[in-house]
Amino acid sequence: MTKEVVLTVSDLSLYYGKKKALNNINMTFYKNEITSLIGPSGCGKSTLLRSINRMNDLIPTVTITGAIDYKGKNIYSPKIDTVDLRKEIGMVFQQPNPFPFSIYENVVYGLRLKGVKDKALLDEVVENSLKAANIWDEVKDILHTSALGLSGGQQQRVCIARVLAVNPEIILLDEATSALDPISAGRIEETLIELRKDYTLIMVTHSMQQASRISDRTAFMLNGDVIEMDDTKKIFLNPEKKETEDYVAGKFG
Ligand SMILES: Nc1ncnc2c1ncn2[C@@H]1O[C@H](COP(=O)(O)OP(=O)(O)OP(=O)(O)O)[C@@H](O)[C@H]1O
Repeated sequence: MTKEVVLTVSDLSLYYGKKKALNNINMTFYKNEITSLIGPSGCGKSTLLRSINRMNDLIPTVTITGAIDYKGKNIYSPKIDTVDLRKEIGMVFQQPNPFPFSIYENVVYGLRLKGVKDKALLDEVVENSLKAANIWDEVKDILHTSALGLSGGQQQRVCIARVLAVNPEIILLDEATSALDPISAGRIEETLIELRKDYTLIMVTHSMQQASRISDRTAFMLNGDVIEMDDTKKIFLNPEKKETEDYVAGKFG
């Protein structure tokens, strides 16, 4: 079965001022897969992830060259509307960041911004998104209470539901479980495996166990380079490059 390409990164380089943080990156991401980005601190994982929905544009000193093709268009083309792009390529952060509103209003936030007022439609999106994020049963009776009253793991699943509510194609996760206890992190991992059926996920993780447990493909990064990207099993059991082998064996990083 041939896999469907969803995103292609071509010759992507990124500078913070004069400092080069990404060095001529070339990568392919496939639909309905989970891809992990691993590598030592400072190697450029988050920078690469943020480049995929143009979050780095918000930093004035950043210069980017190269292209990221998504649905036949370079997302760095001047014609691209970054607000629309970030709905299609949503992001979940390390610290759960619910807004200080009710659970319901957190989930419908993006739809309200778009001017959607139909209560039946909003109710349906809230239920479907919270179900897909694996938290509906826990919150269905408290939808109109503050999301800030939930545990960290529950808040993170509400944040995932908020991303799902605007119907994304790709979900970026930047160490989305690292601030959580192991049980909460495990529930998020189960959620991500379920979400893979309908979405493409790209995640930065410091946990090699997590990358090997849930990702289909893994990219190992070092000093702004992608050293090797392949099936997760290959990266962990039989990598091509010495640097990858040393890193996954825990010899550095
Ligand atoms: N806003 C910024 N301004 C200047 N330099 C930055 C900025 N963000 C990141 N950098 C630098 O770019 C390089 C890559 O950082 P990045 O955060 O992408 O790495 P990372 O692999 O995600 O690290 P970590 O695992 O520690 O989160 C580092 O040298 C970092 O200091």
